[in-house]
Amino acid sequence: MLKHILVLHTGGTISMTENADGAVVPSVNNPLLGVATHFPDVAVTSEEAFNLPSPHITPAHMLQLSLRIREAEANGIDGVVVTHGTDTLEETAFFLDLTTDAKIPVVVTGAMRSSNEIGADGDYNFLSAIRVAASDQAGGMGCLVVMNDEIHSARFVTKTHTTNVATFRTPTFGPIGLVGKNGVMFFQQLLRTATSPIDEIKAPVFLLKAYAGMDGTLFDALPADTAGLVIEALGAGNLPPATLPALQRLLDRNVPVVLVSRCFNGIAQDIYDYEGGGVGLKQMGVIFCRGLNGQKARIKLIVGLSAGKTGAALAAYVNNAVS
Ligand SMILES: NC(=O)C[C@H](N)C(=O)O
Repeated sequence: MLKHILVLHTGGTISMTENADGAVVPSVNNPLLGVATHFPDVAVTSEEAFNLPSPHITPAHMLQLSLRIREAEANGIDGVVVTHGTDTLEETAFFLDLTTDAKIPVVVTGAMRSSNEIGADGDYNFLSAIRVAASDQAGGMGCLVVMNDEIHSARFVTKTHTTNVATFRTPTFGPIGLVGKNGVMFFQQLLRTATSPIDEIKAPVFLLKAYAGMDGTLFDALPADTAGLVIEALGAGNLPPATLPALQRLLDRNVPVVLVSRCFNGIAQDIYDYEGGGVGLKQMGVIFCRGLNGQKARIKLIVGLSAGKTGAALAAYVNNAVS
């Protein structure tokens, strides 16, 4: 059966070119529009949503993509591919995971080398993403990230290397499938979470990283309209004691504060009962977010706030990576 796949291009290295000086620059004409998609059972429709380096992408752009995907599914499209810069790809992919209740496959891909560089990975990743989006098995699995022959869940995948083509990894859990010569293979499935199809963005939500000797200066510098804060805490979920008075001031202002670990692997938990330890932080009202990295927890807090969640409902939504 013929599958209709919608491709939404947003920019990034996958659609950039290297100039005569060796610098990588956005292209006037997206080279991906010229890539032949020779799959006999796939019809591709392409739209250039944006042509932006991914550091220019904001939650407002992510919302625009989410709304377009919801509209496309309602109009009978069979799968969606989003091409994106890799720097913030995991944030857009996770935003789409949280906000589209798609039964159809939604696949995000990018590249580490621009279109005219030796060993360019863009066309290959793009065609792999189309194969996954056209696969019968890929629907209803949440947003997927396809890069370098691997299929990752948007929830836990992260960019791990500045330049290597094998940059996208899923710490703790690993990829959920592979793209092979003979087809698409899935090996595991994540528990699905409830989605929040939001129509507006509540901001600003900030992200701070804890470090040895940190005090409350940065917490006190947050503006009066701060809607939320995510802290990448130390180890299992602890903070330096000198941050505590400023943290309390934020909580007294009813700013939701979410805690994750700055560690690459593992989950933040309230284990330590010393000054600044997780036990005391939880008692202060800090929300522990299990399993997400800082940038993903920030996206989740934005989506939760934008869906109108507050108090215990917001904490329950952000706290659990699987429900
Ligand atoms: N590989 C890439 O796509 C990186 C680029 N700076 C971007 O995110 O737009």
